[in-house]
Amino acid sequence: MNIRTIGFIGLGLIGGSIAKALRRVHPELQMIAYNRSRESLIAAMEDGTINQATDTLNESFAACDLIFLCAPVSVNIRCLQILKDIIRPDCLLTDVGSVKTTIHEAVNEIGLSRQFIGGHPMAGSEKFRYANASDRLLENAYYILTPGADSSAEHLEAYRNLVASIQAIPIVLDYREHDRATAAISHLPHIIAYALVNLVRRSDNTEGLMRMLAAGGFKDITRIASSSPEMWQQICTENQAQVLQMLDAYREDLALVEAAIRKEDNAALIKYFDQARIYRNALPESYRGTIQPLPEIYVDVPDETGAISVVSAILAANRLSIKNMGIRNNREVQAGALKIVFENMKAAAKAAEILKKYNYTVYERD
Ligand SMILES: NC(=O)C1=CN([C@@H]2O[C@H](COP(=O)(O)OP(=O)(O)OC[C@H]3O[C@@H](n4cnc5c(N)ncnc54)[C@H](O)[C@@H]3O)[C@@H](O)[C@H]2O)C=CC1
Ligand SMILES: O=C(O)C(=O)Cc1ccc(O)cc1
Repeated sequence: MNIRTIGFIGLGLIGGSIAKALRRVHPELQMIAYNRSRESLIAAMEDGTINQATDTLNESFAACDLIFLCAPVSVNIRCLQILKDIIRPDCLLTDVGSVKTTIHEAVNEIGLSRQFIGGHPMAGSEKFRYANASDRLLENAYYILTPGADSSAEHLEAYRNLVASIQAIPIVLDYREHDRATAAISHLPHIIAYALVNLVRRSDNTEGLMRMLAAGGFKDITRIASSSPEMWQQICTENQAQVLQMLDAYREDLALVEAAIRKEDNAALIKYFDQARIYRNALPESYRGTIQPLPEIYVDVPDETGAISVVSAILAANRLSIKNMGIRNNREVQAGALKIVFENMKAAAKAAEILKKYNYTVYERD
């Protein structure tokens, strides 16, 4: 299969990141995009990512060898019916949606199953829209492919090669298995994050004490509550059965914890927390999973003018470039006041070593 022209339906964080990566690796590709808002299309034309933009889903997509559906999941499904009458019979159709069963059912019903292979890059972030897209977002991330019973081996091979060419890691999964796994590791965690933030929002006093104190642990577990509400409403609705099952199972776990606390069953609590801790510590570090934070260190700095400049001057003198830096007003266990973010682990470790030599107290993430 020869892929020369690629179409994008939806050009936000994920569509934009795939298009940008493809533009970098395959500059000869023709790329066309349709998006609801013109803003992304204008930006992508201006930065040279796409060659053609359209704000209606029209005949321009007849030229495509491959089309990525990159809008929210229910929108992708709605677009299939229109695309059916536009695309060529040899065009490979795929999506990047977080839910796979409903789109596979829809392509079967519409008669597009021969041309469709589901896709789901397991990389992303709570930041959405084209403005946050990056040509490196998918690098080293698993990219799940879900062929259907009618998908062709030629299409699968071509898709696999394209994914590998942008340095993502293709893996093939059954679409139902995909939806059960993502309900547990992605969809339920997003619901829990939204719920936790709403609980604190409702429980806070009028002075906003909780909001002021909200620290590391709360922020770590709720980062994803900043994700797109429109996207997550559609994911919950499309993966309804699996999400409800995981919510039930989660409620059972909460009930176990509740009972142990009520009975003051300390042994049960320790066992429960320990099982989770061991499993959590054994999660693989090597792949980027969803988004992996850049390595950071914390440094205790005196509360005086110029203290931060001294730290950055030491790092600059040692040719260590800083990705980000910020004061943390909240000193929890282990966290110093100045957070410094680096490009990679090696730079973070070197910075820690140098600052320790200058007698700074440095905390590194384990
Ligand atoms: N955000 C993430 O981290 C990840 C998201 N996904 C999936 O990728 C897809 C896109 O998500 P993101 O890029 O994050 O969201 P996004 O909000 O950045 O992009 C979605 C794009 O679709 C456009 N859009 C929305 N409704 C539309 C409509 N009715 N017609 C035409 N265009 C429309 C929006 O204008 C936007 O540009 C979703 O299906 C999501 O499940 C997959 C992996 C990771
Ligand atoms: O921000 C994060 O950590 C995410 O989990 C992003 C994400 C959102 C949806 C997906 O289907 C995959 C990844």
